[in-house]
Amino acid sequence: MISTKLKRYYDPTFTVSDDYKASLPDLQNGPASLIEGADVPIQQVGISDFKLPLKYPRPDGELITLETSVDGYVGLEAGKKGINMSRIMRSFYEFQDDVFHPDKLEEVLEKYREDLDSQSAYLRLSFNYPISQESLRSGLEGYQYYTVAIEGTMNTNGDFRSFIHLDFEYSSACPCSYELSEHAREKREVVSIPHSQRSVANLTVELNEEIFIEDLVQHCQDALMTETQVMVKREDEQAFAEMNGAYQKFVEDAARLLYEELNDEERIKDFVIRCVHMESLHSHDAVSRICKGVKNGLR
Ligand SMILES: Nc1nc2c(ncn2[C@@H]2O[C@H](COP(=O)(O)OP(=O)(O)OP(=O)(O)O)[C@@H](O)[C@H]2O)c(=O)[nH]1
Repeated sequence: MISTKLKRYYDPTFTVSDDYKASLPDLQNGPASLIEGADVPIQQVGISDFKLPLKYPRPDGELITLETSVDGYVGLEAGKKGINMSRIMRSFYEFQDDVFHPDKLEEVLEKYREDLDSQSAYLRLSFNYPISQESLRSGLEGYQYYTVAIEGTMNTNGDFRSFIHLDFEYSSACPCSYELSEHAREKREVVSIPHSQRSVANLTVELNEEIFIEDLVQHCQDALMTETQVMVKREDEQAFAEMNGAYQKFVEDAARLLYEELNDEERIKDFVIRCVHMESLHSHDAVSRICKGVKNGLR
């Protein structure tokens, strides 16, 4: 039963005084006795997937503004009930007009540690990054969009690490299927089409120094050669078929080709690559995972 003294209406003229604000319950900063469950540290607590437009640098000096999904977390010590959750977003917004690249995350993470009185912090910015792609033979151009995330971590010692995640889509023509098809043609004059499939390499690279997304994409293109195409006329389709003939690959080959390419890149400290061939022969996928695995790096 609601007390008859309580009013059911919203007062649009009501303003909040300092005294009133001070009287508001502040549960997250309450005593440890309010903690539910084990009174232990929490490694990451914060906000996932808040969105805003952010600026990123292009290699030509231009900036591009992209819708970005942000995950921001801090560590919480034992004995503390909760974090001041809104500060994850409010502190981030202080940087909203800046240009974002992996090293920039260090500043935001420092700010998180300061504003949320926390020892460790984590940040991940996810966005779709467009790069213009030229068709193979017809001279047309179209935008290829790459799923990208830049990630930064800061541990309790204040050590900063930065990462880029990139998904690179390519076609993989099966070398075994090619040989079997040739065999059928030669021995029995039977038309036969080897299978190939849309494939994706999920890269995580830890950086020694800054690298443009364009450079990372170029490494993938140089390693795999058969990136999926945007603009395709008949002459491009034929070129793509020849390209796939020239660069056939098993999922193991894809992983090792990328390893060879990234291993020589000095700006990259460590990497993990997961290649997924979404088989057209099978109803399941063929997968490989390879990592450089330097000491204290990724595994
Ligand atoms: N810690 C915590 N807060 C939550 C959660 N879900 C919602 N919130 C709310 O997040 C709101 C904002 O938190 P604060 O940043 O502490 O807000 P504030 O105390 O007005 O802001 P400051 O002036 O920075 O102290 C609070 O009203 C919380 O109830 C949760 O799971 N954990």
